[in-house]
Amino acid sequence: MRTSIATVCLSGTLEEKLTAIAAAGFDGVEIFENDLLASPLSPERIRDRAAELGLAIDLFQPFRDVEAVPEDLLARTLRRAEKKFAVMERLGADLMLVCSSVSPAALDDDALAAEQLRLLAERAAAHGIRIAYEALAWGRHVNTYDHAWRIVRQADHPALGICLDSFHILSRGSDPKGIEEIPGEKIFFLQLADAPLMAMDVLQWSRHYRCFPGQGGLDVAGLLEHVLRTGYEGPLSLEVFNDVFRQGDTARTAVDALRSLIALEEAAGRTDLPAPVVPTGFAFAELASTGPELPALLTELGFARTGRHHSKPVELWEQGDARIVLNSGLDATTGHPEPALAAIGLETSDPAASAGRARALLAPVLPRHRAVADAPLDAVAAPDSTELFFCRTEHPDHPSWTGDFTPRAASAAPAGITHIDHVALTQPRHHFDEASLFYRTVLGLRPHESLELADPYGLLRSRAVSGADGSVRLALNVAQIRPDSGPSGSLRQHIALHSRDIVATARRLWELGAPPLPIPGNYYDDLEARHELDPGLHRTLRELGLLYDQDDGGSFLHLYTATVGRVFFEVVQRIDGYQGYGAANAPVRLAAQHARVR
Ligand SMILES: O=C(O)c1ccc(O)c(O)c1
Ligand SMILES: [Mg+2]
Repeated sequence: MRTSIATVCLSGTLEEKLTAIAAAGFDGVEIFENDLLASPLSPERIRDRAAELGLAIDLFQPFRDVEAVPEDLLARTLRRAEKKFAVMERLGADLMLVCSSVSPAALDDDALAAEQLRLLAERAAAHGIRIAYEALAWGRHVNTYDHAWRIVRQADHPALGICLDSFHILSRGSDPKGIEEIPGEKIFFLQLADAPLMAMDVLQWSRHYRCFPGQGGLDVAGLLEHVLRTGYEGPLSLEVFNDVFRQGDTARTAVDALRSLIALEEAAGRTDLPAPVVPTGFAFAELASTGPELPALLTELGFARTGRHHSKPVELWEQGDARIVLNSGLDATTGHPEPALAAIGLETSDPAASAGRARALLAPVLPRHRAVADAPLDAVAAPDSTELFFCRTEHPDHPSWTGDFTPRAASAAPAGITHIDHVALTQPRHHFDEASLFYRTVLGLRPHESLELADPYGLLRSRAVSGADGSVRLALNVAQIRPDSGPSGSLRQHIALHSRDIVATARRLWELGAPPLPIPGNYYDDLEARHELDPGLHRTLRELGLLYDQDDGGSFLHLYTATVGRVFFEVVQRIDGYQGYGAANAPVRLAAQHARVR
């Protein structure tokens, strides 16, 4: 289907917005009037620029406070409309959005509303323009789509139709099934927006928190299916008012926006994308590493240096199925000034298909051979710019990245680590919504609840995404904390390693003189109040500095190492199918990490 986007969704000048919208690959735009008013370009220049970029101007909006005014105000409204029709002719736009009146002057009179909209449509038609009438969720008298449709039907003019906006319909809890009663040709335009579920005034919710479909909690895909059943053939257009996107990188937001529409079309059965190939595990985590700290930390954690890359300054460290790649050649080329997570290898059954899906969803595909290994690896850049490699480790049907490492005799005393449990990535402030959409659509991972965790100097927002069986789990974090609150405070990333016996792992760390992050005694007093733990277990937790959590089925023990550069390790033990990440303990852990660097 044709794709379109309202200029209000993006940051920047009108010129910057049009350029980004075209570059992302949209077919058209809705010109938001404010963007036009603030632009130094004449309507003719804007029309030419859009044409040069291959963009149709699908709609001009909004025209406000039209219907059901007392007779003496009608002449002024029509005069105002004529001025805007003239601008639209210069722009080459032939569809005007009229949103339902919020004016105290508007009367609660459907027959009058229909009569005046009919008059407006007649005037518009004389200019070859059509009117799409939209019910704002906070309209004074008209605030539901079915009410707007009754008025449009009553007005009965070929140049008057309805504009459906998923936010206005779903935010009020209207049943979208009724859309199917509207003939498709009377739906002149469809605007799509999602929003996180929040209990707040609907106007504030709409103006500040809308997001692209799939990023919030509204069933936009379900609504689209009802619309498509009417035979609607117009564009799918995004209209999002969002405080974060207003400040974001224009080109990047435009790509994020189009990705949301591609995924929405897929959900509605309107496109054939390559199916997601859900990763089945972590092949490796690659850290940019200079200096002795990370090798020392890995040794303490029981890892063995098992391989050396045959041509690059890269080492493979292993324990059980956990593989860590230390790359000391990255700082010069990619500008990692300190130890940081550079890449994640994801195990998939078909790396080429994973990459094909990623490409179809506009993920930035990285050139091959930038990999740690020389084996051909397909890779894409995640929203936080971590490189994601699609791997098939040591299967006869595919070259394995491990083949590029020369094995070394390993001599380490393992500490019970079995595999990488999860990896926590730091999202740039403005890319949190983009990140969860990216992982859901590109990799087929399921987003979990979005959490806000208290940090002594701010707030950590965190959202996990995981495969259905939990074999791949990523925590997407944004730290909104005071920048001077410690080194890399807002940029920390971590790798969580699963231990089959975390008590033994913790004792070993103590014996090696590398004890876990110190946890205050107050935490253990509270733990005793919250849970009826076995006294022996409680004593052990306190003694070793282990954190504890429970969910419906199971329990969770975890500990944290020191931070090196931007990176630290967590060791976790999941017992009886515990599914979470110990979020209840995050505030204590974050405070302890600040205390440790002071
Ligand atoms: O917030 C508004 O005023 C507004 C304007 C035009 C729209 O299409 C809309 O959905 C909301
Ligand atoms: Mg709208």
